Amino acid sequence: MNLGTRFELAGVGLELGGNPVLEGLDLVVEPGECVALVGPSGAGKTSLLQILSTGHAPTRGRVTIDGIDPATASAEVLRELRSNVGSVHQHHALVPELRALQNVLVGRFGRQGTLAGLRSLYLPRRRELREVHAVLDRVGIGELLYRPTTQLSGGERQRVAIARALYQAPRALLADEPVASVDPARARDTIALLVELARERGMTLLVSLHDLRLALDHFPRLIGLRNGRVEFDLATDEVGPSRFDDLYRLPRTAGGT
Ligand SMILES: Nc1ncnc2c1ncn2[C@@H]1O[C@H](COP(=O)(O)OP(=O)(O)OP(=O)(O)O)[C@@H](O)[C@H]1O
Repeated sequence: MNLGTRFELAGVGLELGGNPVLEGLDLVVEPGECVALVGPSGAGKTSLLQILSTGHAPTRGRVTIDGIDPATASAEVLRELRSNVGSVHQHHALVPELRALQNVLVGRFGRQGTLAGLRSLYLPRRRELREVHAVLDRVGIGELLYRPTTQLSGGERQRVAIARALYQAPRALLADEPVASVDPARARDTIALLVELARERGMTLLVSLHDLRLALDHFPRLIGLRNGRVEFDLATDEVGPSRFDDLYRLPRTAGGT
């Protein structure tokens, strides 16, 4: 059974601080799809992911998540929508004062409410411990359950961040440059893990990436963004090298050719 989320954007534009950031986006991502977002710095990849996670509301057009427009959803429906969309960030966004276990438990705060969340953080039930251990084990670091976050390597922190998103039991996973700060072998491993987890659980996966090789090797669909617009949206085997040359070409400077 497919449990993934469906995202649809129709004529979406976004302005931030008076600057146009995204323009005229028409996109559909079907449940369970794995998509890489590529494009030069400032293209709008983070902003698009923030629209999909309801962090930004579009200035123009309409976004729907599983058919629901977050702009008109009740607080309760919005909370449910947000619980269904997990995020993994480049800088992990872990709480350094907490152990790996507790950082993973934070993943369910959105579903639990504050009081129940705090109770689980300081007095986790045996079932919760088992579940956290299982997700940490799934991402390859089950033995680090009680390790303080400050004593984890960058790669281990990133795995805790992925485990936290999994513990949330989301239907979609959004990852914004999740491998920008790890070495090439770990980057490849982590992207392979994210795609494997998405397929295993039927989650929709969107990952923004600067490494084109990783995008080509692991994702069946690539969306290329430039200057806030979609330059291409293609199956990976239809993306030739010239597409990337166009996507990443530097703007002409005054007096340049
Ligand atoms: N809060 C903000 N206020 C004004 N402009 C912003 C804000 N956040 C982002 N921008 C602008 O929006 C544009 C898109 O930024 P965004 O971070 O989405 O790009 P990106 O493709 O993720 O870039 P990178 O690969 O460098 O992370 C940039 O020109 C950026 O300067």
